[in-house]
Amino acid sequence: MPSLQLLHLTKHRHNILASRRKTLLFATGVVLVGGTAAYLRSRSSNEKSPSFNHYNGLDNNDERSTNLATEGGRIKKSTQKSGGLKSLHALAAILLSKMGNKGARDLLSLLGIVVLRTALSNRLAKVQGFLFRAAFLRRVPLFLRLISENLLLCFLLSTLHSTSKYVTGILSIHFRKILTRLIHTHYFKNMSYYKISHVDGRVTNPEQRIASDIPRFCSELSDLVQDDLTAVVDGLLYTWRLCSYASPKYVLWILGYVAVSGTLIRKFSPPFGKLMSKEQQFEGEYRQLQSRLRTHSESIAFYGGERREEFHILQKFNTLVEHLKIVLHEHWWFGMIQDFLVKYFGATFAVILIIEPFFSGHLRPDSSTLGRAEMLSNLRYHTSVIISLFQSLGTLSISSRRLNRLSGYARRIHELMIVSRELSVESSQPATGGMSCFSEADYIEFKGVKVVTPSGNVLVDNLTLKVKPGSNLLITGPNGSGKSSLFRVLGGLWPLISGHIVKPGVGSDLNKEIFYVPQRPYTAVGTLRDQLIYPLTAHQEVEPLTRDGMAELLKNVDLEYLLDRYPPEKEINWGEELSLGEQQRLGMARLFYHKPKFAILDECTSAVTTDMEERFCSKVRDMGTSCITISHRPALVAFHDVVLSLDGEGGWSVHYKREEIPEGVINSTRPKTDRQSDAVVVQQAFSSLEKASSFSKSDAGSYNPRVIATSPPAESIATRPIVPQLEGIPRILPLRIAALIKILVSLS
Ligand SMILES: Nc1ncnc2c1ncn2[C@@H]1O[C@H](COP(=O)(O)OP(=O)(O)OP(=O)(O)O)[C@@H](O)[C@H]1O
Repeated sequence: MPSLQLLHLTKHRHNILASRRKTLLFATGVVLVGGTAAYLRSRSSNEKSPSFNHYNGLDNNDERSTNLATEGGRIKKSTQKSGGLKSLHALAAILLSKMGNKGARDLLSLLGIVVLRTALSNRLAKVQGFLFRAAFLRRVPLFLRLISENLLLCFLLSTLHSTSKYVTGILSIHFRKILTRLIHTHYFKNMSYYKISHVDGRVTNPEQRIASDIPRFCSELSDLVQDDLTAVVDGLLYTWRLCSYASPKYVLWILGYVAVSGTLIRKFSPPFGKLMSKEQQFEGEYRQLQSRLRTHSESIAFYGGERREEFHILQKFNTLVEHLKIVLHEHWWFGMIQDFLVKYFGATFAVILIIEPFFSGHLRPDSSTLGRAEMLSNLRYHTSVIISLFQSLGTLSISSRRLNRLSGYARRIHELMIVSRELSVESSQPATGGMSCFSEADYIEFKGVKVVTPSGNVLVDNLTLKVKPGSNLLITGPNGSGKSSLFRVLGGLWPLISGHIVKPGVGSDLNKEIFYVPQRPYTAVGTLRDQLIYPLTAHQEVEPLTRDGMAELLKNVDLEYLLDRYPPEKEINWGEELSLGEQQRLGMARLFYHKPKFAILDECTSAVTTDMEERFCSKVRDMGTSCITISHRPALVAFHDVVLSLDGEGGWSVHYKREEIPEGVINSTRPKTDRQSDAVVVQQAFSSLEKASSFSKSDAGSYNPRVIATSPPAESIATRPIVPQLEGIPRILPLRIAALIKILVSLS
């Protein structure tokens, strides 16, 4: 009966085993089919996915050109990979050359820690082998001594592990400092930060690249350096150990296995670098929309535009999420192959290599107790050596995948570096070549200057005009006619396509001689004093601005009350606390602090009262500063000697006030367009209602010089009481009212 039961049980176990094997086979089949399907799907989605095709900037061009050929996909992949690797190579060279003593010390410390850690790990493996032997032989004192050594080694290893992480972190920060400073050097030079986003267009989200890509790149790079250093040191030590106590054939087997699996992994590896680069781009775009919402939250709230904004932000978020899903999917199927080859199949292979010398090699034990105990000890140590060697060679073999991922960041960072370096180089030649485009004098002069937008529209053509110190220029023209753009070219923000510009302070900061007060007021975060001395910092001031000095400056623009309202040393977000008009006044007060030779007032008084505007113009003149004013307000004609009118299509005309009026210079002979008609309306608004007896030759110009000639001298306006409208100015006021009515009629 017992034998029958045994038979029955054996049969039962066979059945169970057979059914388990079937289940296992079935599960393997499902996983294989599922994995293959996932792989094929991911390949086809890579080819079809629209999100893969809206790379902008440099990548777009690459893609468009390479997609043409049937072999395009392969060529593209290799071009992108090599492009990313080139960038990685360039960044690594920069880091190495700029690492200095500190970086070299960190690297050497890391190497020292890694060597020590490997030596201690090796010792720990041996001690654990001895522990097995002592336990098998029941040698308690030896066992206790080995346990103590084991504990000590574990403590040292954990300390070293933590220290190596710390040094890696320090190295990462050091790399970050190098790259950030290098980019900043070019980014803040020659207004590259402006040109990148407003003129050039090759690089999107520079802030994302500086604030997010660089730290990630540095952190992953220093981790890679640490891991690969460890792998190399482990690999060398364990190869030597294995060769010394066993045979080199085990090393060759492991190398062979790792080489084959590494090649397979590389073959299947998705373009992780490209995916990473794109992920960062989408992250940047999404973050930019969020910060845009915060910046314009008040306007959006007034419009009630939150649905529209939410929709827009969600659209970007969904694009990002879709991309993240693709990335996750790629990681999933690839992880499956990689884990199988590196971990599980590798472990099975390792087990064969671990056991083999104990069956057939010279580690085969004899049958004595001591022999068995030795075998246990050797087995433990040999296992550790084989596993460590597998791990280290495995780590080295997947380095290419990590490098591939790193190259995604490297490509974005390097691109920004190249573009900002290019833009930071100050060109002394016009874009079309020819003579030097800027020269220095104590006046401003445009000679045959052409103003062209970054998208290629000609706004002003062949402008020739001189503004002497002491004279004041008013610039008029319809919206978008290029008034501000003229000063973008003067300030070097936009390139000078052709012509020559003479200005004071060439090669120095624009604001020293020519101070620009923009239409959109800018308030830096800081104290009230910081606002007044901007862009200087406290330690750049020649003479520190006192409280009385501040009061005087603020009095010029009726803002003295700010001194009572805000403690002098308190940092305020002025952009959020002050009204638009107050911010504009604060910007105007800065001008009185800097006392430049020329002040460019770009509709900087559009949000302040007319009275304030006129007092401001008068005070600036009294200070000895020449005003170049961009304005739509005809009342300001009184403060200027020359008026430049632009039509936005290249045409322009100049009118002088008190000198003998020369023939107007008009360079446009084209038929009148809607935009030029618009320009005429604006010019007429600045002139009287009478038909212009302009000196202009052009049909675009119709300025009435008599209006300028008969406008009251600025001094008389400056001395007027605070409510100038109530003060009768017999001739000019009706003209002004008429001009204003005309503007309103033309705008309605
Ligand atoms: N970064 C840019 N890229 C392309 N076009 C631009 C850029 N900046 C400005 N422009 C275009 O240049 C033209 C002139 O702009 P500008 O700011 O000089 O006008 P403006 O005469 O000062 O107008 P407004 O009276 O409204 O202030 C506009 O049509 C504008 O769209």
